[in-house]
Amino acid sequence: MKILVVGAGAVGGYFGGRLLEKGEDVTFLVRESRKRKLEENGFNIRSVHGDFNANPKLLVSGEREEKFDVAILSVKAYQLVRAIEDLRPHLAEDGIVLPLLNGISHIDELARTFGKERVIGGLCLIESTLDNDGTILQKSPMHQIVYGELSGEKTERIKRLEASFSGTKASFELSDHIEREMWHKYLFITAMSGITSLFEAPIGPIRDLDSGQRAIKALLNEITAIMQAVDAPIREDIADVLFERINGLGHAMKSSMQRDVEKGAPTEADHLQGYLLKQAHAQGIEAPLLETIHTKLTLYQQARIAEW
Ligand SMILES: NC(=O)C1=CN([C@@H]2O[C@H](COP(=O)(O)OP(=O)(O)OC[C@H]3O[C@@H](n4cnc5c(N)ncnc54)[C@H](OP(=O)(O)O)[C@@H]3O)[C@@H](O)[C@H]2O)C=CC1
Ligand SMILES: CC(C)(CO)C(=O)C(=O)O
Repeated sequence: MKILVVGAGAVGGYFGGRLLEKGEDVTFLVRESRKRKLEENGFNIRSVHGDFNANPKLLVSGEREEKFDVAILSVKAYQLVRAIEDLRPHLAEDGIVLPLLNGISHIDELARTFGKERVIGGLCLIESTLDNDGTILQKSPMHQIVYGELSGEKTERIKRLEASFSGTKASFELSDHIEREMWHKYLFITAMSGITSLFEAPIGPIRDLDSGQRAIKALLNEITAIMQAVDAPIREDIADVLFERINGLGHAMKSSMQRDVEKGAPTEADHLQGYLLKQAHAQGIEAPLLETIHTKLTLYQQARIAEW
């Protein structure tokens, strides 16, 4: 399959690089500034699973007529509108989009442009970032993509994708209930990024405090109630399961949103916390902790825009 990775950033660069390393036909859709950096410094992954350096095929949208069978979408949520426009001319008529963004509302946005039948579900579990040279840094054991048809079916095209993904150094897991898994990841990351951004600390020191434990639990319960009110396909005991998972995370673990705030970069707060708050308001549900977190992140965003 001809694979186009949209966004050679921390996530797309890592997983696209691993597919390239295995010998798959991978091209990265990039913008001019990332292209320049990759041409100057090369494409480099530094990882606990082994480094990888390459000279991958790069494509800037529209510069040549080339179509792809699968687009792995790995941009930030606030870059989605432009990325969709840039991808549009390069997706084959029967091509599929596999998004790896955190959150859920991008699925509807993608379906509006490409049609629901061309969108499959996906998520990733990884802690990666770019350094100043644009090198992809991946520092902890997890490096997994979970993907599947939103219907859960094992279609011919998903079997083809499975064949392309198999034998890669990173883990690619085919799921027959990807929609539920995406909601669970959404719940996890909204709580994890929310609580670490609120307290400006890694997860360990927060959960060492009784009050930190109570805050994590309260936030998980608020988000779960909103998801249940919109009939999200989540497990009944998911808040307890995720509370245990958060308690088992590495003491120093941070969320990518928190790292973005530390860098003074924009965040995905509207896509994650903001979207859920809109649902809460529409359903008449109170979510004071989630609202406090979103307010803090909105103020942060306004301050950084004002500084520019
Ligand atoms: N990093 C992590 O550890 C994890 C991230 N995620 C999620 O994955 C998603 C991606 O995050 P992450 O990889 O960290 O983000 P990055 O900012 O590292 O990467 C995004 C990349 O997309 C590129 N891009 C943006 N718009 C376009 C476009 N129109 N055409 C081509 N390239 C484009 C950016 O390039 P440019 O230089 O041009 O801006 C950038 O390189 C997010 O939703 C995040 O929440 C999920 C799990 C873990
Ligand atoms: C918590 C983590 C690292 C898990 O993949 C994540 O999704 C993120 O920070 O965006």
